[in-house]
Amino acid sequence: MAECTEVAELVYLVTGGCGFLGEHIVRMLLEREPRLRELRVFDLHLSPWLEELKTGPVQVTAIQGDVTQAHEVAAAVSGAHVVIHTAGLVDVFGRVTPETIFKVNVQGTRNVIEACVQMGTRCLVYTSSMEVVGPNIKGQPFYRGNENTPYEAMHKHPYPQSKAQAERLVLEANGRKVRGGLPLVTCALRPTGIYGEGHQIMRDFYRQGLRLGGWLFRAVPASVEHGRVYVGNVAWMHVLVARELEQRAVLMGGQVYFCYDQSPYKSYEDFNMEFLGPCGLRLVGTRPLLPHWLLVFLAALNALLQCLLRPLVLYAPLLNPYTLAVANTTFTVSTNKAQRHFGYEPLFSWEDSRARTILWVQGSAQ
Ligand SMILES: NC(=O)c1ccc[n+]([C@@H]2O[C@H](COP(=O)([O-])OP(=O)(O)OC[C@H]3O[C@@H](n4cnc5c(N)ncnc54)[C@H](O)[C@@H]3O)[C@@H](O)[C@H]2O)c1
Ligand SMILES: CC(C)CCC[C@@H](C)[C@H]1CC[C@H]2[C@@H]3[C@H](O)C=C4C[C@@H](O)CC[C@]4(C)[C@H]3CC[C@]12C
Repeated sequence: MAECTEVAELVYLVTGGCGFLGEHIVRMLLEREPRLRELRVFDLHLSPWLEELKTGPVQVTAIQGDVTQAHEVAAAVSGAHVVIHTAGLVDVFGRVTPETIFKVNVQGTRNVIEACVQMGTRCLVYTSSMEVVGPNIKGQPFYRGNENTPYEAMHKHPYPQSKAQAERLVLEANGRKVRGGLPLVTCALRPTGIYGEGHQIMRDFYRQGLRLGGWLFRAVPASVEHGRVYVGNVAWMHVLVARELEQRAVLMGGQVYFCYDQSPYKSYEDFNMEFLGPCGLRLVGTRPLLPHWLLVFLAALNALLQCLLRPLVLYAPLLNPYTLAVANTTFTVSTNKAQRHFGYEPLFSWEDSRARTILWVQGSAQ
């Protein structure tokens, strides 16, 4: 049976370890978790950069697998002390069906929990999302709230619905007896919109701006605040939680933590301009170029076209009623729960996070 503290050398498993956030968690663990003996990276699609990590002192084991396949998950979890479950389908554009989103995000998470129980793994860290809370479909602002701020969470879209269900499963599993009789300790991290090296949507905006001659057009009011957090700090929070979870099981078990750092409170577009501006793009307009009703109409039209065209072609533009609502509703966090519970301080300052992201955007023009 595997226990977190009583062995000097630990085995970690990161599901979704080849994704945007997963890669940062994997690299951060290798840099900053000295007790690591083996790091298992489990993903549907293995990335070539994993090869270069295999030459270091920690054994890096790449496992091509699918979280929806219980036996594959169980085999990967067997003998692991800590599981960081980051794999998920992040789709708010209608690229995949709701059934697939639920299968990966909810059934996949169920499989991870059951594998921990069967295999005697005691520590499970789940990457949840701010969207488990909101923004809700009424468009009510969540202004610099914390983990205890009351908010009417109402989910209609499959992505937030699936993340909320999966998070609930993880939190309810806290305290379940794993093989050997000891209790499972779980907790969930809720990042706001993550940015940084590898952020695909940022790259898409950059390329679109270049195609438009260096101009981007404001779509949401500058007064709407959208929470953002640097990927390196989100990864660091995962490393710290994983390290402290067993020792501080009473305090941390079954808890949720928003991911936060010193990134400024801005609108989605103004925040992106912190990186795209130094790369030569300009955001046109101090106010949205199109009236809100027209954006609502275009978003609805996109949704209709997506439905009509589905049998022929996948039409999945960035603008749809859901993404418009998310971008148009203030949702920001202000909390120190992670600092109080496990001593988290951001590893990267805002200046550092910004500089690293700009460098990456500049190199991602092709
Ligand atoms: N990107 C954000 O802004 C953001 C914000 C909050 C929470 N999150 C959460 O963070 C996690 C990672 O998100 P990301 O932005 O890195 O997404 P991503 O798509 O870059 O990474 C997800 C990874 O999971 C893998 N995966 C997908 N389906 C799988 C399956 N069936 N089996 C095994 N692996 C599978 C993918 O191959 C990918 O490598 C997700 O759980 C997401 O909900 C992301
Ligand atoms: C008005 C439109 C043209 C603007 C489109 C921007 C839109 C694609 C952006 C805005 C906000 C973004 C989401 C937000 O940062 C937080 C999350 C949570 C995370 O769990 C998954 C990603 C997601 C949904 C971002 C997706 C892209 C959004 C909607």
